[in-house]
Amino acid sequence: MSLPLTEQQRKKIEENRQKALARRAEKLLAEQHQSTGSGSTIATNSSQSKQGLPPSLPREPPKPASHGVLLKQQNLSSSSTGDPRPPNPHHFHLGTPQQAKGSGKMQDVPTACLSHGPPTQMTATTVSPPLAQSPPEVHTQQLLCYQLGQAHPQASHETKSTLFANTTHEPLAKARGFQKTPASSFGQPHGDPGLDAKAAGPSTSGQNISDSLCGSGSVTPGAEGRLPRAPGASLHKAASTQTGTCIRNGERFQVKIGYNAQLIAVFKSLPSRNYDPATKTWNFNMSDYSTLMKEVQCLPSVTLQPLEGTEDSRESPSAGGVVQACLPPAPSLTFVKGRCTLVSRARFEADIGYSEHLIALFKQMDSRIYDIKTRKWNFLLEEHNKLIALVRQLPQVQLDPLPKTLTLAFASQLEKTSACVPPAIPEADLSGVDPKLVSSLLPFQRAGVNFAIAKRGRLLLADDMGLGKTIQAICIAAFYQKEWPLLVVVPSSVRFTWEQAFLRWLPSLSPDCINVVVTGKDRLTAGLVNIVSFDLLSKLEKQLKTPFKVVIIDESHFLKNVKTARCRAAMPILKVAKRVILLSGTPAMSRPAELYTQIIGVRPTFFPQFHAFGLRYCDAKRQPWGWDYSGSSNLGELKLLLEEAVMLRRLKSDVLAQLPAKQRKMVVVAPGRISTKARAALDAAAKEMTTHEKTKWQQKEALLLFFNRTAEAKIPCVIEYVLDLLESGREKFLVFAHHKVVLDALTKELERKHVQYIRIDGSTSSADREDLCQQFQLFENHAVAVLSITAANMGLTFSSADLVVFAELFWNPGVLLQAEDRVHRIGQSSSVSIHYLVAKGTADDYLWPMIQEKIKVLGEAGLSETNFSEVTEATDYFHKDPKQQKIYDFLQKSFEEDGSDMELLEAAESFDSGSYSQDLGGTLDESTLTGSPQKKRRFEFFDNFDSFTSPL
Ligand SMILES: Nc1ncnc2c1ncn2[C@@H]1O[C@H](COP(=O)(O)OP(=O)(O)OP(=O)(O)O)[C@@H](O)[C@H]1O
Repeated sequence: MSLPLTEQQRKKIEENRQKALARRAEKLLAEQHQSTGSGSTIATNSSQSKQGLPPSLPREPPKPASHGVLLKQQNLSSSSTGDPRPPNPHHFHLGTPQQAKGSGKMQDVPTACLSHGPPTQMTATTVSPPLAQSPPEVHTQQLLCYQLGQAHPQASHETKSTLFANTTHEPLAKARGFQKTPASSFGQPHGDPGLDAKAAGPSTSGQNISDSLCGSGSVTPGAEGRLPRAPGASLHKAASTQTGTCIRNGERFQVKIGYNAQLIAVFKSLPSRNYDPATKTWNFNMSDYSTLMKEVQCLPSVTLQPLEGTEDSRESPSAGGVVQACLPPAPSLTFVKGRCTLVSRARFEADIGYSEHLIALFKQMDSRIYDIKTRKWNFLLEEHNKLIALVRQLPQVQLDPLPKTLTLAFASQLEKTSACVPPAIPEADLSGVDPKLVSSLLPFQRAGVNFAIAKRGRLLLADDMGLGKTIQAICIAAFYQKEWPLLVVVPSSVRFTWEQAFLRWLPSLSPDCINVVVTGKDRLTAGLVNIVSFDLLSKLEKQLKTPFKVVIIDESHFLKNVKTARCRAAMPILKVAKRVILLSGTPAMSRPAELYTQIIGVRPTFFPQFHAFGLRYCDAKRQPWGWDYSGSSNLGELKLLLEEAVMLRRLKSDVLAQLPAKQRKMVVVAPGRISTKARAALDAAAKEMTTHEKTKWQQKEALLLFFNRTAEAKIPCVIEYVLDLLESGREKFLVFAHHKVVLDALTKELERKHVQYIRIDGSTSSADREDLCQQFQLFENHAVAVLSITAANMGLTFSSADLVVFAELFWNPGVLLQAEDRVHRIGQSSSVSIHYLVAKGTADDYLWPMIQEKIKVLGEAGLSETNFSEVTEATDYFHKDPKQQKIYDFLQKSFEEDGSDMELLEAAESFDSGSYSQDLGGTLDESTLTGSPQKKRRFEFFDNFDSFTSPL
């Protein structure tokens, strides 16, 4: 690879080349003068003009005849020698009315220079350069032509004007069209007396020749004298140079100028040169800028307007100043564009390309920091407004300020930035709230309540699942109890759990005050606390005459899609409510766009248009079909905004020390879902159990039937709950059930929904159990493990999950605890959540208190670390009417009398489930209650007797 030329060598070469060109030009000129008269030239030009040669640009300057002749001939010569470039460059201005008009102006150019001067002056005699840049390689003959064709002042002006009028370089065809643009389009006053006076200067032969050359009987009246010239400007220099502009584009700059061979030679000598065939312009790295400007100073035929704002633009009258003075002011163009983004609570960053002036301005900021990694400058928020105001004075820089939403959210930081992150939140006065509730709050929950009250009761509480969002929400709502009635919108599967939570945490609240909306016929405002599902809300919202002032939305990400009926129903309610408490452990499951409705639910004034939000945070992209908002951008800033003004989120890992190892929760599943037939069957089974005439054995059969009917009745609620969990973004969890019919229904539904799951029940071989367990542990896409309580309660590790759902209860709490420990074991770093689904009006009514009781005993004996009754809602969840008490007593006696579960399970063995109806919620088949032959088909009933009695 050859070494690049030194600057001196390049200069020398260029000088020699210029000298040679000048000599040849002089020679040609002399020959022309000798051989051709001006009259013939005129004729030639006129005729060519009429023959459709490219017309000239507007306000084309006059050309001395001799040079016009010369150029014309050179052009023809170029064309005939196969010049690949369009033959127009020197034809633009030939024979056009405007040339004729402007002809008088050339008198300013010294005659001597025009015809016989040194190269510099010779160039002044010629034509406007082409607008399109020529390809890099140029023939020598062409070089001469172009050399001669440079630097007419008006030509320069045309070039300049065209460039500004068209930010992308216009090709010839456009330039032709452009010539029709009236001179006034550049903002030049018509008939400027000063200009006219200048134009009326001493006449020269050049003028005459030019007049006749341009032939103009078709002069546009009033166009004369429009050539803009600053009084006192050196017309000599202006007349002899070709002017171009440098345009900054990030780290590079582009040169817009007509063709000039010398300049191209300079361009080619710059290491960072790049020729863009699309725009037909050259561009360079900023590192070559000063070299180029220096080189251009040495080219008498070229003037380059320096980049706006650079030193040369102010200090170099010889280079740009003169021509600039002659030209109309350039329209303000934005060459460097960027925006401010927030990088912390205290600082913002200027995300923008390079600009010397901007950097000079940045350096004036007291709080400036240059981040070497990101190569960006950042500043304290209190300097934001000052910086923006200063940047606005730089015409070639556009730095967008932080969006209004951010300046509102961080208003105090913009005024006076505080390094304190975040500011201390005052302790709320909770003296008006039930002491039981207040005293139960864990420290981080108390902090959550303080945060909410500091935000005037409008927030998105996005704590990780199981951290007790319910207790916090109830406490926040209770703080504003004077503004009740309260509306609580929840997934339908947890309506009754919420009712229980209110009863548990606000004992002062009468149960009658709680209205759980169950059907579309119910009233939405019947209670002081009104609990409604999302779906029913959309049916009942029209009932609302007076808006709710306090609203809780559980699982608020259910509102993520603005087009859904639930969202359309909820959003207007949130807009008018005074307090809005949104709860979600997973506010956005896949993309920031999902957060939008929740953000404006809390702060309706934030990002009034989704599009603005989408552009900033969703990497919005225009597609043929519309805008795509599925991406993400500026997430750091979005997080800061949310944390400042909208959301509070703590992860389990943040507060692990405050959490029990297991968080148990009783979920009261919708009893409304149990069909009338199923209820009748359950009642019949319950009755059967307590009929004294029955033998003990028959009673136990009735008991098993009761459990079975319970299982069937719960199926729809269980499925609904599991699907809600999936919709809420729970990624991995276990569902334990006992009856085959429940396990089957669950897996069938998961298949229907294309949810990946594993299933382990009594029919799963030992080898398969291990495999399936490993699959669940290792593969992310296995979302649910459907497990039989008795087949999978031991010997397996599912520590990749931290949530266990018991779809059914089992009378032996020891089995339940073992099942819980499938996730709560070595390898589990999180606190685990256990949800027990309990259905009112079923065997659960008896099983649940019985389990609580038993665990309490185990706890007292040091055999269980937790006491169910202390950690779950509805500690008194138990129907105490005498009939139910009888059933409870019977159950307890059955289990305790027997001393172990074995006898009961034997009873199950003896139960003939062959005739058992698989029709969910169907009527009880009385035949199942009688004459049951022993030891038949036990697996139909209890999924997995073997593993329970003989654990692996
Ligand atoms: N301070 C507390 N004292 C006693 N029990 C608590 C406390 N906080 C939470 N719990 C219990 O922890 C369990 C989980 O609480 P909760 O259901 O409110 O969590 P969550 O954050 O809403 O979880 P998810 O997002 O899964 O719904 C419940 O049984 C609840 O009663």
